[in-house]
Amino acid sequence: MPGIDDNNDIGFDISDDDIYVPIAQRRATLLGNKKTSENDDRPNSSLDFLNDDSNKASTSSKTLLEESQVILSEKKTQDNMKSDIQRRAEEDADIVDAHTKQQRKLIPAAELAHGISYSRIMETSWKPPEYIRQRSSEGNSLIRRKHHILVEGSDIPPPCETFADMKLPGAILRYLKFKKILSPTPIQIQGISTAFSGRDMIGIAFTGSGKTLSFSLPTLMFALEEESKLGFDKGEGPIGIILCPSRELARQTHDGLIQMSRALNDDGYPLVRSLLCIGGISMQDQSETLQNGFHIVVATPGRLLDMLEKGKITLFSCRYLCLDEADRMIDMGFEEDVRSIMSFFKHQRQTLLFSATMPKKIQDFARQSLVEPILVNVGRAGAANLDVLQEVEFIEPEAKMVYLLECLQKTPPPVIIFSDLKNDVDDIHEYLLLKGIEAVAIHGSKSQEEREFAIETFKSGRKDVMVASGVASKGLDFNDIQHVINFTMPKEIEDYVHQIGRTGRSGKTGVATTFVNHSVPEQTLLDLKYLLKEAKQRIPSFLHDVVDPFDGKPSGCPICGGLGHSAVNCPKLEDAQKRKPKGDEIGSSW
Ligand SMILES: Nc1ncnc2c1ncn2[C@@H]1O[C@H](COP(=O)(O)OP(=O)(O)OP(=O)(O)O)[C@@H](O)[C@H]1O
Repeated sequence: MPGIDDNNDIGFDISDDDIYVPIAQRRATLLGNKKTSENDDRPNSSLDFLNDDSNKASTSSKTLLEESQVILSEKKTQDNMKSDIQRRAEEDADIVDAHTKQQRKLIPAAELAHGISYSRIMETSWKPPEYIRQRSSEGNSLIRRKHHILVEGSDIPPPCETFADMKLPGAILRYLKFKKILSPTPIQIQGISTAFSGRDMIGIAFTGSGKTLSFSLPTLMFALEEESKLGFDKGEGPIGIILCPSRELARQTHDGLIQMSRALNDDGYPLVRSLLCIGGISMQDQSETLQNGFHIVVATPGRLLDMLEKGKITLFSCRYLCLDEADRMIDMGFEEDVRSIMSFFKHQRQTLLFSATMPKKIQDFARQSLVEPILVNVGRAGAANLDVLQEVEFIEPEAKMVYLLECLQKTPPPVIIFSDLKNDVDDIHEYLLLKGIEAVAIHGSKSQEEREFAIETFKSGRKDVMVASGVASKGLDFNDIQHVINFTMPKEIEDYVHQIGRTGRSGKTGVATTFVNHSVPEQTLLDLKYLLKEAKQRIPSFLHDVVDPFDGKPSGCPICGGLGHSAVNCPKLEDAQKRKPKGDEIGSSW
């Protein structure tokens, strides 16, 4: 049993492998033995899941009878000593285990079948400036602490606090300046140098914190380097793949890449071509890119897999894989597709994985498919963006529509209104149009053209309000949203965090108003209460009365990161069990 010797403070010479020690205690002991990072003073380490070794117990000199008596009395004492928290941790661990066993691992079948495992770190020509290379590890730690960046892993590249230190071409620096992106956000400070150094990475940061640039900029620069060395011909490529959970998110990332690539091209660099590969658009539209060869594919998993299977895209030269919103991708049932896509790789790749939470499945993936990854974590996985002022109001269902109008006065446009129900989205949209408000609506039953029209007119400022179903908005980056109104409180707190995260982006502040009433489950209210508390927001009086089984000390759900429940009653798990994996893209699942 792992670590039992170190944990035996009762004085017996206990050595039997079957001695019962609560899981929470075992985990704590194991974690205590495996601190590898510079955050060693912290109580536990998220990357410890990457180590599977167990300490072996020592041999015993007692008779079997003596041992069994010791074991029994020990077990009894331990059982009595088990606190509620330990019991809950055990339950959670069992549930997470069972949940994971039901699902297949997210590693490519071909690599599994051929026993391929990569151990080399990818080599790159990038080096930080000399003064940064000379910086002591204490100096690096100090900078990380200043930006609240937690890192784990070995030989962690130094943080770069300016874009110039990242040695980006002048054209990119000017482009970023033009976009008012003047200094890197914390995830970029550590994430970009990590990616440039060729290291596999798991990036965790709150909504709107600039994750997209952390993987798209390195992918673009790697592609540029390859193109400069050896131009890409017809039918060649891609060098890198960016996988996104939704069409809209893919389109947005693709647009960003194109803009940066044009800025480089205008400055005399070769053109880096990017292909958008999503459902609902015809590849004919991109025939020129397809014909000329392309360096980067930004795709949703279903569509890319289809293209790979038909042989329209090959991965002979592909060396970079970015998984944006990996947890969402798995939630949406794309893991099978992602695994199949990875089977098409012919070489070792560098993998950059971004996720808001770290469910077991992603931990398994990181352990099996990433090579000595570096974890870059800014804030608790699943925490809300602190730049959002969160207001929660108790509104009876019949009063919601009228109150909505009042609520719209809180800030100038643009405003997003969310509801989980498509009917609500349509009703609200209709009501706002009747009241003369320039509004658009977006949900899964709308056609691709309707969705694109809604996004385009809202983004360009021609419409003031967008009414949307939750899933429609995931990861979308609209400029300067002033106010997010949750007409219904999402059942899963993660969705709430994503929805309010549409405002308060790029360091600006925003407001989020959420309507709750008796129809919201107590558990969701408790999740909400803890989230507000964590973000130091005002907690309305009706939330004070919610029954709290954790007595103010939540341990956090290991599945979704919600603070107001454990795995036993995780709504996300419940939902996952109800749902079957989806075959195609987001359009079918909204
Ligand atoms: N360093 C920066 N300074 C200012 N603005 C930035 C910076 N980096 C990115 N941005 C802008 O911030 C916005 C949010 O960035 P991005 O979409 O990458 O966030 P995200 O972390 O991916 O959010 P989400 O998880 O919600 O998708 C974008 O408009 C982007 O242009």
